[in-house]
Amino acid sequence: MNVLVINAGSSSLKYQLYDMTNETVLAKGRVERIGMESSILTHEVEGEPDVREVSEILEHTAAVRKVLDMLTHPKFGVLRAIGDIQAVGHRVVHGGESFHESVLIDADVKAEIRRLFDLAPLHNPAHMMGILAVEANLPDVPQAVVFDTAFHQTMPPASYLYAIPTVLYRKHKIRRYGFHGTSHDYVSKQAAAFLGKAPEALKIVSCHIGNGASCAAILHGKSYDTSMGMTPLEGLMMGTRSGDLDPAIVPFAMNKEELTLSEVNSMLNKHSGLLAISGLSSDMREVVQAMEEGSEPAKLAFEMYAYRIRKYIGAYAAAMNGIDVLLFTAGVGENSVPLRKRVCEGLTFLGLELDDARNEVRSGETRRVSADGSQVDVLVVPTNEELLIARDTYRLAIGPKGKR
Ligand SMILES: Nc1ncnc2c1ncn2[C@@H]1O[C@H](COP(=O)(O)OP(=O)(O)O)[C@@H](O)[C@H]1O
Ligand SMILES: CC(=O)OP(=O)(O)O
Ligand SMILES: [Mg+2]
Repeated sequence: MNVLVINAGSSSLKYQLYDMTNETVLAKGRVERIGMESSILTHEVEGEPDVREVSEILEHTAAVRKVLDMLTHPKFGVLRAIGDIQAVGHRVVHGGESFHESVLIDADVKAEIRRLFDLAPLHNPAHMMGILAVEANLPDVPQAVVFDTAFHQTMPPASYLYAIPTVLYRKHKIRRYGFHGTSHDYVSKQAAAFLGKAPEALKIVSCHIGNGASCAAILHGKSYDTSMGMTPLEGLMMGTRSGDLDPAIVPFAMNKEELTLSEVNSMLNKHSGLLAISGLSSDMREVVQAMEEGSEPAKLAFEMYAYRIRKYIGAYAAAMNGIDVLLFTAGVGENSVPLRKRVCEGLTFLGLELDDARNEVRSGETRRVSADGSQVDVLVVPTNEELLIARDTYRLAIGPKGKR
């Protein structure tokens, strides 16, 4: 029972092939620079050297074809034939208000994803290209979509509405949707299992700190609030995204700097955050290294980044009238010892105490980094969005619920 998971971006396509009988990854990889000169395919099989191929891959259909060729390659492949793929699951960032859970793809679902292009112009059109490319290459294989927004559909209106004229919500669906839901869902359940408790018994603040970053208040197993908004720009400071700012800055800067809408969008999404303040890099590893070498802008960038996370944790502890678990996940959250330390240093008023030695342990497992006497369990939980997508796809396409 093999499920292929696809995360399609505008010029890239990441994939993982799962054997769902034991939830193991048979192969994974990515195609980068689709539509540009010299596209790169990197293909990994556990225990084998990575395969890297440079060729010209002009669009997503060809990229999927290339992935299928690699998966069935006599030397590097793991499948006898593409017929051994039973289902395909896609990450879709924006599901709007229509999707509260993962669904199998049909004409209506595709139409709805298209309707949401406006709300996620960077993400949804690329996902649609991935869906159509799989359809062209594997016309008889069921496909499912798993939405970043679905987990957050439990937020109450007081969390998801903006205090602007309600006509904007009624007419244009302007509201908070939240993202990284697949990750927040997965890691919060992993955290509860690690603690031997039911998710319904816990107040969790989940910090998904990767390239994109968001915090979520997860009250009794359900998303109650989250820092990303109508788009993945709001909330925390990120690698290249500004996060929260006074909305009046947008027209003011446009006016003063004579910026167009697309320029101001690009400034806030691609030229802000860690990159802008450090003047150096959007990568936390490089910022920390520069800080340790004495760079003042890098130090300020690090401080601002940690401070924003700490403010959200405090806000969400207040939102839920308490906090039992604080968890860190994703690239920075799982790996940056100094970032976790700096965030937690200001949270002792919650009875939260980090254990420095535990915080320094590196492992790919869920682990506790708080001290034994801490009133809040602080955990590092590796995320696995692909596994959750594979599970949902398997359940919908092959399991008893959605057999075609
Ligand atoms: N050892 C590390 N220390 C600090 N930051 C790290 C480390 N490893 C990875 N990162 C950060 O993780 C980020 C990527 O996170 P990830 O969750 O993979 O993001 P995305 O899925 O959004 O691309 C990188 O930009 C990098 O800053
Ligand atoms: C929604 C989002 O920000 O995704 P990513 O972290 O993959 O950029
Ligand atoms: Mg990510």
